[in-house]
Amino acid sequence: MPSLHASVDNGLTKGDPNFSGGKLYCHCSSKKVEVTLKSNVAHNHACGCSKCWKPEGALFSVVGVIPVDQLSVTANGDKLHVIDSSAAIQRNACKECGVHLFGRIVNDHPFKGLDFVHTELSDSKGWQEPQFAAFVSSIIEQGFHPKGIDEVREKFKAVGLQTYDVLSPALMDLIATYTGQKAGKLPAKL
Ligand SMILES: N[C@@H](CCC(=O)N[C@@H](CSCO)C(=O)NCC(=O)O)C(=O)O
Ligand SMILES: [Zn+2]
Ligand SMILES: [Zn+2]
Repeated sequence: MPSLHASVDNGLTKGDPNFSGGKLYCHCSSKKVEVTLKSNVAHNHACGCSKCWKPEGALFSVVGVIPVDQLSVTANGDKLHVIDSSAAIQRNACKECGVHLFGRIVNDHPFKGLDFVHTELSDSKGWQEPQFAAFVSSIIEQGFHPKGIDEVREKFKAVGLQTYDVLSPALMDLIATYTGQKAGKLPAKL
């Protein structure tokens, strides 16, 4: 079976609950874009969607979130560009190597205030391990043969990760709560 992601294939490495962040670097050999994170990430997950950055050879991205005020671009930010400004998550990628350094939500959205980041771009150890696998069926849209999808789901389960075809129930509930409140179907304060 092809690699799901290097941080999943051979089992998960548990994160350190006291870990307090580190630096992310793009893949350029010189003048690397550097992003500094001042805390650990949350809701780290494997994502099969077509928009999240995946390392070479991996079927899935691994992506987590961090509050915007915990993230800063600390070197070579001039190499960043937004790859799709119409997407909900504006992914800032290195123009040279293509790696996504952070994805920011600028429009009204339930996750506004959070940035999406890939902790594998860091040399530090202690980042939260993936918590679930999201958008699993989306890999089929990108050319993965549907007959192999059961094996993919089994592999995730074998390392202890639940699989979903959207986000996890907890995150979908957050999105639904936000939508219900916006529509006036739920009180603003719950
Ligand atoms: N089947 C589509 C799904 C794309 C999608 O909706 N992705 C989610 C998850 S990204 C990280 O968890 C999303 O919220 N996207 C918003 C955005 O990317 O701006 C596909 O595969 O493309
Ligand atoms: Zn680069
Ligand atoms: Zn995604």
